[in-house]
Amino acid sequence: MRRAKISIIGAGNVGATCAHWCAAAELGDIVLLDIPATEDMPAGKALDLRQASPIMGFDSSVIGTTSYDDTAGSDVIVVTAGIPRKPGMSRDDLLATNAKIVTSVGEQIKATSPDAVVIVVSNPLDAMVQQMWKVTGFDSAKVCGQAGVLDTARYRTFLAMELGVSVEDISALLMGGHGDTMVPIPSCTSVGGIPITQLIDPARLEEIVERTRKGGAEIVSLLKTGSAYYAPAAACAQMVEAVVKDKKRCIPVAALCHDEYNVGGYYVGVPAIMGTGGVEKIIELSLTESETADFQNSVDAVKSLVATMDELLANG
Ligand SMILES: NC(=O)c1ccc[n+]([C@@H]2O[C@H](COP(=O)([O-])OP(=O)(O)OC[C@H]3O[C@@H](n4cnc5c(N)ncnc54)[C@H](O)[C@@H]3O)[C@@H](O)[C@H]2O)c1
Ligand SMILES: O=C(O)C[C@H](O)C(=O)O
Repeated sequence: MRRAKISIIGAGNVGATCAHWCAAAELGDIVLLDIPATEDMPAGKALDLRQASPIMGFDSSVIGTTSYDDTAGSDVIVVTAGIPRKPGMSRDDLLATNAKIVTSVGEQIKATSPDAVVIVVSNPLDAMVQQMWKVTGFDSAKVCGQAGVLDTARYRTFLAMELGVSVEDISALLMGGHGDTMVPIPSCTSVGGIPITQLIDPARLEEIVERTRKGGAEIVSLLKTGSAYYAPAAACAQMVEAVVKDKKRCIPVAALCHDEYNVGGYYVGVPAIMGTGGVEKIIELSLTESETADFQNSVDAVKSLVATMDELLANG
């Protein structure tokens, strides 16, 4: 049986770090691709990573390239191509540049890896994954976005820091778009099975949620030259693992929702089962009145961004 073929488009901070996590976990053979203008950079990073294999004990092959021919027939593709934000910018400020990049990447993926599960990471996430789905024309189950695993990991980290407990004992769910409007679901957040509302008072919980919502900006303001990559890349690797090992992970994913939650044909963060087929099932929870209103608000923000993107792309 052959190993899974995992291609990562964009060999920058998130892409190269994702290659690192995937190789170390021996999830498959990895192809790291960047634009020709970066010359031999992807080959250099790939060779460097491969030379870590005798020390770390993995047999995954890692190659770097600027040609989509090397990615042909991929089982999973992680798309990290695009510019990151800098202090003072919002993710939405990346829309015009990254929509064009994601469009060109999608065209290449469609031509070379028609059966791949595509995990989009480029920002603004929900609009970029919508565009990837439109350009590839793939079954929507095969095109999804990474944001919720990262946002939930941040939330779990902050809750563990607050309570002085293991992160492993915290289970949590955030829904909606990857942005300031993300929606916490307290009824799905617990510590060792104990509802979070019994451990933290509502005002303090709201402060932790607010820090989570602004989690990306907090890292940007510390790094100053770009945005987070260790945790985002680990989140992508978890989704890759779900596909290549058919794990049936129940995780928050940016998935195309039609009737689900009355979204009406947009990508937005929802709990889903992820396996070899990609997003195999979207889970519909019954939300409270205020959660429904907050989720709708988040969906409206995504819809308006997609409309702006479509207008920008139509006008060249
Ligand atoms: N969804 C999330 O949770 C999440 C988390 C972190 C970062 N991001 C986003 O991921 C993207 C990448 O972030 P980063 O920190 O790795 O940036 P980076 O600048 O380090 O790397 C981006 C890479 O993409 C490459 N690239 C540009 N155009 C390309 C194209 N057409 N084809 C192939 N490669 C191309 C660049 O040359 C660069 O090497 C950004 O848009 C960022 O906002 C999203
Ligand atoms: O904040 C960013 O711009 C990158 C990413 O979306 C994140 O949440 O870290």
